[in-house]
Amino acid sequence: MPVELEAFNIQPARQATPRAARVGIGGPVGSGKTRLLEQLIPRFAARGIDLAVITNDLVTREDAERVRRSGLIDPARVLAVETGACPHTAIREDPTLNLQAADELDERFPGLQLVLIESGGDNLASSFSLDLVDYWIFVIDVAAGDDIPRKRGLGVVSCDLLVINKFDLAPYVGVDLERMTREAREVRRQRAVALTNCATGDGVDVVVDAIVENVLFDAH
Ligand SMILES: Nc1nc2c(ncn2[C@@H]2O[C@H](COP(=O)(O)OP(=O)(O)OP(=O)(O)O)[C@@H](O)[C@H]2O)c(=O)[nH]1
Repeated sequence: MPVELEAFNIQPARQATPRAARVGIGGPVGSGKTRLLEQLIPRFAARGIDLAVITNDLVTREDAERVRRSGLIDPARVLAVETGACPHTAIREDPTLNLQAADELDERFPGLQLVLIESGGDNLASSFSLDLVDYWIFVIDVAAGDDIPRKRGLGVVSCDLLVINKFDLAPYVGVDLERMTREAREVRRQRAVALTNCATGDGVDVVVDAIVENVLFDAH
């Protein structure tokens, strides 16, 4: 310890652990959040981005187990948060558990660049606290109805990127995709909207590009 500090018994400031970018993925139950995660993980790996994942479930660790078993990522890089009855509380009102999990990943994996945080399935009004994430995505399901954008839920309107997933199902459920996309852009005042088929991966590169451009500036 330098003499001047020793004389006053002052400890040198501890170097803060550098923090990875944190990206939230929210949306209603079954809209395809975990499937999107499973499509994103190999794409970030292919770009050499050092990645970890946090999943939120009501009372189980099912999503975390699914991602761990997928073979797509080192299971140690997947942490589970059990949210109890109210998934949005853990990502908005009191994100302490998710913050602790993200900090733990930063400490465990020096050089970590990105943490993807999947919310538990919730309703259209769920949103992420900006104390927790730098950027967040809301995933909706074409088969759940083309009127979802018109309902102007907080998630749809205020996320950084709206993902309209399961576009492959549009012909089977009588959804006019063009109109649904146009209405989504209107209620979002022309902010980003992406169309995906997370079953095959179609459209997922656009989501990767959006994350890279918005939170991983120099990882092109
Ligand atoms: N046809 C089709 N099926 C999809 C697509 N994306 C997801 N699925 C299927 O939809 C179902 C729900 O997907 P999940 O990824 O588990 O949804 P989730 O939002 O994580 O669900 P919760 O964690 O329960 O909220 C699964 O059977 C997926 O295989 C898609 O783009 N097209």
